[in-house]
Amino acid sequence: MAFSLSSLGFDAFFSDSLEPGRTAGRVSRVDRGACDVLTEDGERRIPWSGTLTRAASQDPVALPCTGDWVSFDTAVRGVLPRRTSIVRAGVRPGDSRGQVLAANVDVVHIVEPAVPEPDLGRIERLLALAWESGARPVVVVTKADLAEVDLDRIASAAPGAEVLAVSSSTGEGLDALRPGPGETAVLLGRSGAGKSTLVNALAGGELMATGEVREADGRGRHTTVHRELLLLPGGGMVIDTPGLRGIGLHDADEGLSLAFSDVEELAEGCRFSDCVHQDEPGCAVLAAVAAGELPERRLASWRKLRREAAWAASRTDARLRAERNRQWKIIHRSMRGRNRP
Ligand SMILES: Nc1nc2c(ncn2[C@@H]2O[C@H](COP(=O)(O)OP(=O)(O)OP(=O)(O)O)[C@@H](O)[C@H]2O)c(=O)[nH]1
Ligand SMILES: [Zn+2]
Repeated sequence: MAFSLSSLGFDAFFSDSLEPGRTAGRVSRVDRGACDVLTEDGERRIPWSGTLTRAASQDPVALPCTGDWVSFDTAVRGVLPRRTSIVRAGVRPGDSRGQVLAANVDVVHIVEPAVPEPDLGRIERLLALAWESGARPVVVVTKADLAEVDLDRIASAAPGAEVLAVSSSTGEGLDALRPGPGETAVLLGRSGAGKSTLVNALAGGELMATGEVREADGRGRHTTVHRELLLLPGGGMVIDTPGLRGIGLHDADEGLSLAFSDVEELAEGCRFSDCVHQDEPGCAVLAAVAAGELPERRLASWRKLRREAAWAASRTDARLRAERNRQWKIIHRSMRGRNRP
């Protein structure tokens, strides 16, 4: 099956950075050393070029990820600049670099089940990640057939984001989260939140799993849909991700400001511009907590996520410093060499 690139979301933003003579395609799935790419000639498995592999060993963010637009010929040559990207903190211990979960998504669905009671802290963390990505966040409370959903409680933890209750069992609310033609949504949420069931419900039994195309090359149908870009009837696309445990924040300053815009707004009334709302006199945020206008829980959550983001940033800086030192040593060494008689 061939794809028109524009129906997959390709536009001038991407084509402007495509080198002459190269072809563009959209990554539907990534494996070690190769990706499945949706192209005008159908879905193809294309290996990474050596240059790309080397660049990625320096910085994993340079690796192609699901949703990326890549340029290729016989190999994937490069990743076109991302319009949006969801970046979590590195997963390996001691790794201060980020890991891209999905790229070029328009909407981030933060999936949280109605049962047990939605975890506001987890929603806030994922909202920071989503806002930081540049895409539009929507909080999707699944399994609404199992319990009454208190939308106001959730909305209080999600200023500026839409909050929807849905049920994959009854179909309630599903139409509101269907991505439009050429649009891409990604689902983020813990294991068991109901993401895969939601994807199947949106597909309505017509799921165009990229694996179906693969039957043509005799490798059989792939049932793993995790972190795969899927085409939905109606022309939208959705990226499912595996249940994420303990997702860490990477670069999340902007994302946190947006996720906690209510706190930031209150903070403008603090006496000190660098107030951390701990015990400072004239703190407008603490006053709002005392007056019952801002939940204490939310301030604690803001503090915790800010600390985490600051820690991640300091580690990134340390890495950049180390890298700069290394560069200097190389320069000095080569200068010494040149001065030798
Ligand atoms: N009653 C009810 N159950 C649901 C609904 N959606 C999902 N479930 C159930 O919740 C369980 C988990 O759903 P999954 O779709 O596998 O969850 P997931 O988020 O994809 O989980 P991972 O793949 O581990 O990340 C399954 O037993 C589903 O049948 C719903 O709308 N209503
Ligand atoms: Zn303050």
